[in-house]
Amino acid sequence: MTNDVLNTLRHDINEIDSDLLVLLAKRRRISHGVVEYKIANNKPIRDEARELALLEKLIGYGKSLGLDAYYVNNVFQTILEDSVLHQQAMLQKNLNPDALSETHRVTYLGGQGSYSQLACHKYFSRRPGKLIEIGCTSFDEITAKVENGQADFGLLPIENTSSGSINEVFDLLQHAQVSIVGEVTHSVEHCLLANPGSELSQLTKIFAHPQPFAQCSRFLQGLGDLQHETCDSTSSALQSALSTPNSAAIGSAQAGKNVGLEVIKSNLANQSENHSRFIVVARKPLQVSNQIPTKTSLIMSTKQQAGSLADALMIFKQHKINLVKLESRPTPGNPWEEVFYVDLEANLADNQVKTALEELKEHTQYVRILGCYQSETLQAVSVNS
Ligand SMILES: C=C(O[C@@H]1C=C(C(=O)O)C=C[C@H]1O)C(=O)O
Repeated sequence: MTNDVLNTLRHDINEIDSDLLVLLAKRRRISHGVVEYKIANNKPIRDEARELALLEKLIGYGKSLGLDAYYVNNVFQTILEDSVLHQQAMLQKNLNPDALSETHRVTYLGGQGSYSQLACHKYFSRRPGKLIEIGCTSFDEITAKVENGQADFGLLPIENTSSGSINEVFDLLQHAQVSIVGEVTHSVEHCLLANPGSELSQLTKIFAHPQPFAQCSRFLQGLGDLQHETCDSTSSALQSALSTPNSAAIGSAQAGKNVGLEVIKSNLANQSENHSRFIVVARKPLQVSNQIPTKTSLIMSTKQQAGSLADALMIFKQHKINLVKLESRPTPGNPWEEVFYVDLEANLADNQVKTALEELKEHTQYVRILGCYQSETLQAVSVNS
């Protein structure tokens, strides 16, 4: 095959890809129209039966075109997730027009290329407006700037599929005067990044934030006794790697490219599916529509007697409220007393939930609602193909 033939084929592929993007943008615009119908008719945004019928039809049609079911399913699950999350964000904006203004001042950890920045871009890509990014060097700074009005929102990583819960953030939530108003999950693909021409065998030092170190512990053990230097954020790790000979940083391929570092090894995380969940905090709570899947987060401390945690949790069972997370942390100042963090699939505006939370007070010493927010961890419909 000549170069000319290759160029022609690539030109054709480019055109098809552009056409696909035009169609995807058109599909998204049309699905925005569906939100108006759902608002006017008080219908849930998500329609799983419609999604299932759509996927089955597309998989069947795909087969007739020689495209396998797995491929078609994956492509369209991504499209559906985008469509549903966009519609949910539009509904929320409609319900909270003043709180979700045209400018979003957002604090997050690190600067250019930090995983928090990528998650921030993902979250606000569905919430049109001017984004003013405020990179911070600690979780405390992130919430302090929200508390004192220098920022409208703050983004905090709360858990990761490889390293588990981020305790520092759970502890911060015990006293920060902020409300959880949203969440976003982001897939984190850790790479070893170094100055161009570097080789793995020449490295003597690795820079990273403690989280990437924890999430890539197995890979790092295999490298032997290289020096590990912890940094405030992935962005500062990248800067240190840039200026230190024979060193590397752990970060995303894109972040490395932005600052001129090359990927010398990819897929470093202990789990191949390495995702982080971030919470979005604001000074005041937002209302959440009953037309979208909702989470409520709270902290509670139970009475110091046998069975008190079980009694408290039974209330959720009795009111048919699904508990999706339970985490315990020591109470500051009372070393052997625990405070429990609970995530519920629940909307505070729901009477059943209000009653359950009233009953919970009777079985606990202390309850504080951390926030009620739109759930962005969508369960994909499953198709039998
Ligand atoms: C667009 C709609 O809303 C949601 C998104 C869908 C889509 O993008 O195709 C399908 C079903 C709903 O979960 C709809 O109900 O048709």
